[in-house]
Amino acid sequence: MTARSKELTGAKLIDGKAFAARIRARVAEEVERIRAEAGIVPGLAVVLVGEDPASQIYVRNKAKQTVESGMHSVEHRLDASATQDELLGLIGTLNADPAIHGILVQLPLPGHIDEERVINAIAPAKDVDGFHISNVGLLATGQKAMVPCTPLGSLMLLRDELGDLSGRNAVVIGRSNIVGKPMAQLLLRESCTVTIAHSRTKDIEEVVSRADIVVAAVGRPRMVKASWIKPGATVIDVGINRIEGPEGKPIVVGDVDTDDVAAVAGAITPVPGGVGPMTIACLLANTVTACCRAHGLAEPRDLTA
Ligand SMILES: Nc1nc2c(c(=O)[nH]1)N[C@@H](CN(C=O)c1ccc(C(=O)N[C@@H](CCC(=O)O)C(=O)O)cc1)CN2
Repeated sequence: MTARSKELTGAKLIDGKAFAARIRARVAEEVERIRAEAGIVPGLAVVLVGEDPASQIYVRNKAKQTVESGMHSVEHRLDASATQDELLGLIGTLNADPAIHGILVQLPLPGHIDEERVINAIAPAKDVDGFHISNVGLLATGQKAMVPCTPLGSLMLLRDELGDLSGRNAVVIGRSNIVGKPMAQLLLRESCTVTIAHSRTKDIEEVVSRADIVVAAVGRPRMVKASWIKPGATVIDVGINRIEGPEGKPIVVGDVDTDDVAAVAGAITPVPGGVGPMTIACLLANTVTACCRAHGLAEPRDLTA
């Protein structure tokens, strides 16, 4: 699979939307292979608690794309006032359901629910988000894990753009459990020299300016500027920030000041249309992987890390 890249004032614009569409097509092929070989249909259950507008859109898109790829899709929507025990009870039911190979609880959860407790209640083999402590440990020790979707999608884009990543200097900006830390683990596994920069990093601009690969995952709109970037570097923007646009309308921007950075970088992912679509495509890929592992079937190597 090759990402088609467009020019943007010097830098190549990495087309994550097109790349994600090709991953979904590969997922659909694998779903058909599994059905033909084993008579099994991979199944994904997505759980949403509450009415967060962005989460509702993501969950709807996940269900739609699951069905489009030929998989079995189940959606559970719980009221914002649902108790932790109700949610844990539902996860228990899904863990025991043989038609379900992947379970995802949409984050963030309402404040009264213990996120860590919920994530760790998901059977590790069905944890297609890769957030369960067992999968975190497996990834950190270089073993076969379920890999979190956003870092997996970012890695696929980087490999496609750069080929072998070994020996490259990579800086991950942000240390979240969902993106920053697993991203750093994946880059380490690719034999990059990895630095994690964060809010307490001294002279962050200088640290980032040494990187051949920059992954920005901080949640601060347009924080990364051209002066931070080594000429020719590849920049992966994981941020999804909603801000007020020029006409007072809300717009989505990343953590990177794309127009500014594009003058210096070699290649850059846009927001929207970069890493975001890869997140859902990789969720589908992880569900196929989970199904193959559950039934002892051959795993599609090109759909995982
Ligand atoms: N359980 C999880 N919860 C959340 C995850 C996750 O991986 N697992 N990630 C995010 C939300 N997310 C998927 O759930 C997600 C975010 C963004 C996109 C996307 O395609 N974004 C578009 C822009 C969309 C917009 O305008 O809002 C893009 O970048 O082109 C997909 C999925 C937090 N929760």
